Amino acid sequence: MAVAVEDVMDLKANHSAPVLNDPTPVNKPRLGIHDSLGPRTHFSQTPFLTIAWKKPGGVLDDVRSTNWLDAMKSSSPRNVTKYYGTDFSSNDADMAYRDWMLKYPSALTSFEQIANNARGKRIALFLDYDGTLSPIVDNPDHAFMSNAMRAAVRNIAKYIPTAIISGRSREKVRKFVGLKELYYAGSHGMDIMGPVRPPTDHNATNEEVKEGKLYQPASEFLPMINEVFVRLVELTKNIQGAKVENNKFCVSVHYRNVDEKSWTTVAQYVHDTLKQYSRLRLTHGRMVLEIRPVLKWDKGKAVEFLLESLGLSNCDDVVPIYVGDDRTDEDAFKFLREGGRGYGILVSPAPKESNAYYSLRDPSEVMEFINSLVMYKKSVP
Ligand SMILES: O=P(O)(O)OC[C@H]1O[C@H](O[C@H]2O[C@H](CO)[C@@H](O)[C@H](O)[C@H]2O)[C@H](O)[C@@H](O)[C@@H]1O
Repeated sequence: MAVAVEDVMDLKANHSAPVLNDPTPVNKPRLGIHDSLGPRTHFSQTPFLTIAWKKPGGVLDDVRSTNWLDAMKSSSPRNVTKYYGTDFSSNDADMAYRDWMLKYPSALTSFEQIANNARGKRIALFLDYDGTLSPIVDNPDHAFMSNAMRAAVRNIAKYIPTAIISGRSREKVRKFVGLKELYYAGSHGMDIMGPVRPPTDHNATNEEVKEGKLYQPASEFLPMINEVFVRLVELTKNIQGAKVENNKFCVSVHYRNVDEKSWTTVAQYVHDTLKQYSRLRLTHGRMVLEIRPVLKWDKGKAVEFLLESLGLSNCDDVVPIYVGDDRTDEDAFKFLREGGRGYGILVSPAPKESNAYYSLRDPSEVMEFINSLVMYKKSVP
């Protein structure tokens, strides 16, 4: 039986020669989230099958001579046998997942451990949107989160600072989530609305007191991104199923609904466009090619910025938790892992290399985790 698996980026190991990939080494812990307290203490004797994030090649003249197409093909397979091989059964997949969970335990079964490590400390929660709060769907405009999920997020935000960090434009993700009480970072962290400033702060503008402080490190790229958006809409208009999304400081070119035979054409258009803009670069998401500024700014930096704005950085009594499913979330996981700052939780139904500490299978488990946090916060003074 075929097993549905979303967002498997690239199979580093194959069935006959599985490898165990250990991500970035852990630096000296800073906030008492010592590795020995974390989940990565026991490893299986059996190496599990894991998946590496594919690194696309440099910009060459033709997409066929890069590994763009490989990355595109493996960015969101729907069928595990297609990637592991036809002799790979759902039982094998279950075993591989269970084995993988020894390294990335479920944040639900490890909840007590997380809560114990957070006891007496302040928690800050960072949530990705697509694939984390909302299920992945074919039409990006229909990626709605459930009312139950919204209620869970609303509840937790009553107790702890909660931020949404998304690849979408800030306005769009805020509309999807529909909760005023959260902090929002759009465009993979390049568009942040931080906390409101107190009216007593004489340096704050009226807007900062009412709406919050805006931080847009890529603002100079706005005209360029708009130009690229218009160009790509025009180029792809005859490719059935292609969709170009303007995410303000980045452009997403979706190929989820494009016939695989036309993927080369989509990739070639993006590739040719990028060649005209040396200050823009490509990243791969789930069945999406994303164009963004060449800027040292990512979701990890956004978390750092928000912690700082909230007065929660460099505090030994703060435990940031970041929940995300995509490759762009790895920057945030890495930031938290470095120096033992906090916990990354990867949402994935399949084994994947990650800088996260824990895992959750899908958005329904994310909701369960958030609700557990609410219960925990209600139970502690
Ligand atoms: O950082 P995120 O909040 O996870 O946003 C990443 C991208 O998510 C959206 O695309 C993905 O989800 C769509 C809806 O489920 C799906 O159709 C698409 O294939 C996925 O790539 C969003 O549309 C992108 O703009 C975001 O960058």
